[in-house]
Amino acid sequence: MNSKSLSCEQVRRVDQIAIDEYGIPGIVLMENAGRGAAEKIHGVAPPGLITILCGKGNNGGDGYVIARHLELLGRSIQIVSTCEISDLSGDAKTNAEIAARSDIPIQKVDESSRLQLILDPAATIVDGLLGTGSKPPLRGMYADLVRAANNQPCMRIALDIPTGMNADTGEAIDPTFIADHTITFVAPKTGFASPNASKHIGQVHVVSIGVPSKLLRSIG
Ligand SMILES: NC(=O)C1=CN([C@@H]2O[C@H](COP(=O)(O)OP(=O)(O)OC[C@H]3O[C@@H](n4cnc5c(N)ncnc54)[C@H](OP(=O)(O)O)[C@@H]3O)[C@@H](O)[C@H]2O)[C@@H](O)CC1
Ligand SMILES: [K+]
Repeated sequence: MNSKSLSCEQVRRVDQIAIDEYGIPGIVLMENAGRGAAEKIHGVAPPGLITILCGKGNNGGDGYVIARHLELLGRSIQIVSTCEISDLSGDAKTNAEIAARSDIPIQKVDESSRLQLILDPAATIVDGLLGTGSKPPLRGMYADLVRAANNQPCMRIALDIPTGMNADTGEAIDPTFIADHTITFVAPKTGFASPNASKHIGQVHVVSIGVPSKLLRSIG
């Protein structure tokens, strides 16, 4: 586990070296991230429906893994996705297909969806929209979903970074997901220490994705 802050680029390098040089398959890293996050979410989320917002990258992929593990922990789950499974790729697509075959409810939303109505039953909203691949400000459905999520009177949990935030600086252009908890992978991101970030990150939990300490020591 690493408590030293890293930039998004450094964490992305950790992931890539773990895959390319240590031979850890990306899907194993995603499983570790998702399972660790699911356990944290189970520990803090109130009883009731957990709605997981999934984007089209690997942050969304984590969301599909989390759904599977939370269901095993006895929680009610709904996934709200910005795209069809056929628009996903790689490990995110694999995990979305597993979730679909497991009869986990997945609702695709677009500009015509009544987002407030769809999010209304949630006791907890998990933000798996964008992670370290995000380039703020948010576009299209991502901005709409974050606004709708921020309007709900429920617990909000961000995966890796609150969607909309520049995690290197802590800058949070409106709209940025307002989290009660941020479950971040590998290490806290450098921007989390900035006063700009405090309103959006809530309590930060660091989850290991199983990358060896030798690799973590070599970064930064
Ligand atoms: N193997 C690994 O590496 C592991 C990674 N892990 C997880 O993956 C996360 C990183 O995943 P990622 O690289 O796929 O990027 P992610 O942030 O999900 O999305 C990129 C997509 O977002 C889009 N987009 C960008 N900006 C946007 C905007 N402003 N508004 C709207 N859309 C925007 C962009 O679209 P484009 O700009 O290309 O059109 C692209 O399609 C990381 O945070 C962690 O959670 C863990 O599972 C551990 C193993
Ligand atoms: K996120």
